[in-house]
Amino acid sequence: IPINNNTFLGEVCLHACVYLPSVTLCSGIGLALCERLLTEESQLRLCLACRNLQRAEAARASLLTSHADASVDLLHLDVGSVQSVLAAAQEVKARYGRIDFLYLNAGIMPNPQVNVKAFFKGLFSWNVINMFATAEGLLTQQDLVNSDGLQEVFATNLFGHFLLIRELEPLLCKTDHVSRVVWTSSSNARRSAFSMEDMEHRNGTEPYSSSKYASDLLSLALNRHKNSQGLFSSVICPGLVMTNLTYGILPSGFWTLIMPIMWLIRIFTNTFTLTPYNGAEALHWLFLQKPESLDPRAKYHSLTSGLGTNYTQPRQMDIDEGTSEVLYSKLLELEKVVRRTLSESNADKESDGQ
Ligand SMILES: NC(=O)C1=CN([C@@H]2O[C@H](COP(=O)(O)OP(=O)(O)OC[C@H]3O[C@@H](n4cnc5c(N)ncnc54)[C@H](OP(=O)(O)O)[C@@H]3O)[C@@H](O)[C@H]2O)C=CC1
Ligand SMILES: CC(C)CCC[C@@H](C)[C@H]1CC[C@H]2C3=C(CC[C@]12C)[C@@]1(C)CCC(=O)C[C@@H]1CC3
Repeated sequence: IPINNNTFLGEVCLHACVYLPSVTLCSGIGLALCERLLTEESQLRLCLACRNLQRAEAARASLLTSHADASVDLLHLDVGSVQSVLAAAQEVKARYGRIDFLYLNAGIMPNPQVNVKAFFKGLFSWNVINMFATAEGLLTQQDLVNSDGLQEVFATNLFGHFLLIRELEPLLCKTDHVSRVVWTSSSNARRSAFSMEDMEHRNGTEPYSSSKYASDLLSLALNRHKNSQGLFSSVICPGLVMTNLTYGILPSGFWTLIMPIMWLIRIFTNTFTLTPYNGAEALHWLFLQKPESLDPRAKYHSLTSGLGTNYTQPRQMDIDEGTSEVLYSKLLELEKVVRRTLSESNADKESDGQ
């Protein structure tokens, strides 16, 4: 499907709601991206990979309302579960011959707590704009261990996506075809929240920031290892967007009440994109770019000016090759461990059943 002179697209799969053929889009930024992509090119083949098929059906129905002829497939995927990722990848390999775009959108921030004292302190400091843009020092979360024995935030925001890419390599790494993966990172990603000795963030209180910083590192490593095989990775930040994720931080009624203040803050920080449509700006922009023209060290930010104009701006990430390489090796090691554990537990189940 020729999109413009530079872009040629066949299939798009969204994870937790627009992948190509990867990742998550039942609501929020993912669903807004699907809408925008179909408006751009109605002939795309989208695959929405979602953990909740009822919500996925609703997302599909809403897309078909505005784009009646669109081709929208659904795939069950819980990116936080190793078994589900492996099964979903098998299904993708059976269904599709190639993947053009894999949007890695799924993300969680469980049990967020706002540090009210730090907020008021920051409000009267020179750092106030940075505080609103990055939430530095404002947010903590309580994480749990999942059924694979992994920290839930790490498993969902990073490792599940990594495993999916690994499983889909036959479709993503084709020498005669360029494929793209796009990570939805955050301005909240911070080097100081991440520790290589504790990459799952078992011991800290900022697993979200840690997982997003790890995705920035991993994208750099993927480019180094996979560009020669036709796979290109990019990172975006959608800005602060009103979605289920932010409604988990403060109640939606409160956000509605302070909306005029948020619009006012937007005059000082263009990172308050606020709507899923605006937040999807950089994801949509990347869709139209040639991968060779992109900077592997840049995070592409969706920004909205005080007057409501959307644009995308690259900003250098605080990452280095050495650290990204170490993380990549550690993820490959962990992959071996989880695969071994899973096959042992499947063998146990089989022998119990006999
Ligand atoms: N909102 C914001 O201000 C910002 C958001 N982001 C990032 O943007 C991305 C999208 O978030 P946003 O749209 O805001 O929030 P939403 O909560 O609306 O969307 C998150 C999506 O991820 C899906 N998801 C979560 N866990 C899993 C899982 N285990 N398996 C499959 N899908 C899963 C959710 O599915 P379900 O519908 O089933 O819950 C949902 O569709 C996230 O990665 C988030 O970290 C980054 C910066 C700012
Ligand atoms: C009166 C209000 C303007 C007070 C709002 C204060 C905070 C709740 C918010 C200020 C900066 C926000 C922010 C996020 C969440 C809400 C804030 C902390 C994110 C962490 C949400 C998820 C991300 O990935 C990045 C966001 C950065 C900014």
